[in-house]
Amino acid sequence: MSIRVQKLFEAIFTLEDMREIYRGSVPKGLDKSEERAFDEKIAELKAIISELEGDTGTARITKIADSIPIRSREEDFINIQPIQAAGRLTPEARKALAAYGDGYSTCDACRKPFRLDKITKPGIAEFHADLASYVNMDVARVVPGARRGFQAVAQSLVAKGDSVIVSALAHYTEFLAVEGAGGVVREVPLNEKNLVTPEATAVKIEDVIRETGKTPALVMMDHVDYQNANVHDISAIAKVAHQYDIPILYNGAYTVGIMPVDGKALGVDFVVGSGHKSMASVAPSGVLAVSSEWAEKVLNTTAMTGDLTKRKFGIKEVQMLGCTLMGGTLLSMMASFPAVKERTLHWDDEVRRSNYFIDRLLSITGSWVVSEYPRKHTLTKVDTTGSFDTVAKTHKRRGFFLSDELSERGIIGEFAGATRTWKLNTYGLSEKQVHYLADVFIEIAEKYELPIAE
Ligand SMILES: Cc1ncc(COP(=O)(O)O)c(C=O)c1O
Repeated sequence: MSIRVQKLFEAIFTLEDMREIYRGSVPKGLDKSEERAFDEKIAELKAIISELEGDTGTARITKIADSIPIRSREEDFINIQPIQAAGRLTPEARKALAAYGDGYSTCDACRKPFRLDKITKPGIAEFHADLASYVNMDVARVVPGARRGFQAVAQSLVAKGDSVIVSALAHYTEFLAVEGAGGVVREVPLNEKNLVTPEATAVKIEDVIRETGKTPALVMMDHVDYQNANVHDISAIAKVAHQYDIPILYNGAYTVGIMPVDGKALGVDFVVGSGHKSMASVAPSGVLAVSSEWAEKVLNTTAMTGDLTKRKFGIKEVQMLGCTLMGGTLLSMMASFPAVKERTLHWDDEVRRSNYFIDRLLSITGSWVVSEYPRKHTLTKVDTTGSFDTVAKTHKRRGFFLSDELSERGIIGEFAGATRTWKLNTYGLSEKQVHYLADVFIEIAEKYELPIAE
């Protein structure tokens, strides 16, 4: 089924909507095969509608949900969407999601001491230990997204008015986590290569101390930034932070789950990862791993007592609000974890394929790479203003022409119409797919007679 028809049906959620479509005529702008697909679907829907007459609401919704086609983007297309690549679910995660979709299904066998990371059936406790060792830290907790990891650390370490050192390319969620704790971010400027250096970090810390009379409470640093996906020297930056006795949080949203991360070797105090960005897991999910030195402070258990009832909830951790991921999110993480661990071992191949593609793109005169080059990551910012965008100027589809040409050849994921300076990600593509992807760009360049270097 074509994307347009699929999109149309994905938009169907109520019986009333279906009735509208059933009554209405075939939408405009479909080609013959799409019209046929539309008619077939309408026939299916008609059958469902007649079967549903008199059903209860729940049964109706379930059946309607059944009638919605499964999204088959990765099966049918090469998807170069920049931020989704490493978050796509494994088949195991899809199964786990179906089996554990009920929110509290994780709690079926929750026994004393009544906390998520202590549950042994399914093996959630073991998974927590595995997660900690995967990033070589002492303790780990699952969290609803990397941002909640930032938040837990900021709330524990940052007091009102405290400064927190971040990169000039820090993700906005780091800003919000600091703001929520009452702190103030101070950004380390980038060098001419768009990198954060240990020297610039030291200068910023000195500036803050001079201006405020107080040492910053925390350094938060992205190993791979979201803008250019450049790789910053975290271990050198961690050394600087520790020279000033400042703990450092490693933001591994673009690393944990795709490349080896060794928190102890990097010398960081906290490692944060994103499940839905890089660990083939359902959103919102992520991991916060902590060194034993900080575990007690960040994972403190509640001391609160009810004033009337004197109730206590002893083992519940304050920053985790007791328990975090339940049901499908956590189980999807667990189900993908063996594949995630295995794929981490092949990061070098991913980077090699990324460079193969970028080299071929660069052979189209006027294209260049905004990110550091050669690439050390699969996410890359490219600039095709001087190549493909020269065609857009005169093409009747203007800036959309490149997306049209790509999707005709089975490539999707770029933001249609926004392909001057843009990001793409080759993560997870096979050797054959990356070769095909590069061939497609060359083929389009040839079609429009753009100069290509040998
Ligand atoms: C560098 C970086 N850090 C953190 C985040 C937030 O991650 P999450 O969505 O898991 O909270 C993102 C997500 O876009 C990101 O790109």
